[in-house]
Amino acid sequence: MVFLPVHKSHIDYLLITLILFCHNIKAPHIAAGNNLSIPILSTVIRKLGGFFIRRRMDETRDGKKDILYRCLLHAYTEELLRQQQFLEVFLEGTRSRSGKPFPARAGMLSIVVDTLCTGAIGDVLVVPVGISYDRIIEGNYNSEQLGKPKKNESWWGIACGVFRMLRKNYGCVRVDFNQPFSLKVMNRKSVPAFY
Ligand SMILES: CCCCCCCCCCCCCCCC(=O)SCCNC(=O)CCNC(=O)[C@H](O)C(C)(C)COP(=O)(O)OP(=O)(O)OC[C@H]1O[C@@H](n2cnc3c(N)ncnc32)[C@H](O)[C@@H]1OP(=O)(O)O
Ligand SMILES: O=P(O)(O)OC[C@H](O)CO
Repeated sequence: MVFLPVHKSHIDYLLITLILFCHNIKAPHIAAGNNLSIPILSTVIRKLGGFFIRRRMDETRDGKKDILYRCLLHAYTEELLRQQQFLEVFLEGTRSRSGKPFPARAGMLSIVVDTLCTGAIGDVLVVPVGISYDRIIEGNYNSEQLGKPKKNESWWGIACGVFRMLRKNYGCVRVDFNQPFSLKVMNRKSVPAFY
């Protein structure tokens, strides 16, 4: 299964894993941006199912494709799927600053589709996940929307977030796990007949 949640808050991935755990569903492996690779936290994230990926496929200075990284990411993702591990990918690749979903970035999803098309796996069930908060713990992103640079994740930021969460009532959150659909069936329908 591949969970495709919307991304509004750092609480998203905590909630999804917690809900699945509470329903005796194995926790997914989550594609985490390497901006979260903070000392100690990165070890906790890995132990809780996260694996770090770059925020962009190619970080080479000369603008060339980083074939090695692409192959490694592809091989790692394919192995997870072969082992029938669950995957969780935030297609937007970032938290929505306006509440509206960002356009999807399909790199990870293209690896899942390639893995299916090459026959390495029989099928993949895709589970879109909707998440709606009364209020998100991050408050608002006004400063970033006014052009101020984002503050990088840090232990201090995490501590402030936890302190905010304990001090205020952020209302309710609704998590909708949509009907899983077969990627194989969808592929068959979407690939033109003459293929
Ligand atoms: C309470 C107890 C519970 C505790 C529980 C704790 C859990 C503890 C875990 C923490 C977990 C944190 C998780 C946080 C959440 C994030 O960190 S979200 C941020 C990280 N995730 C993502 O970014 C996923 C979405 N992004 C992607 O998939 C992006 O594609 C990538 C992989 C980052 C690459 O981005 P990019 O460099 O912009 O490249 P992009 O143009 O998207 O595509 C790259 C390649 O993909 C392929 N591709 C792209 N689009 C297409 C397409 N439409 N068709 C075919 N091929 C395509 C192409 O090969 C393309 O290469 P080119 O042909 O352009 O050369
Ligand atoms: O781009 P950001 O600041 O929303 O960061 C996304 C993180 O990788 C995890 O939510």
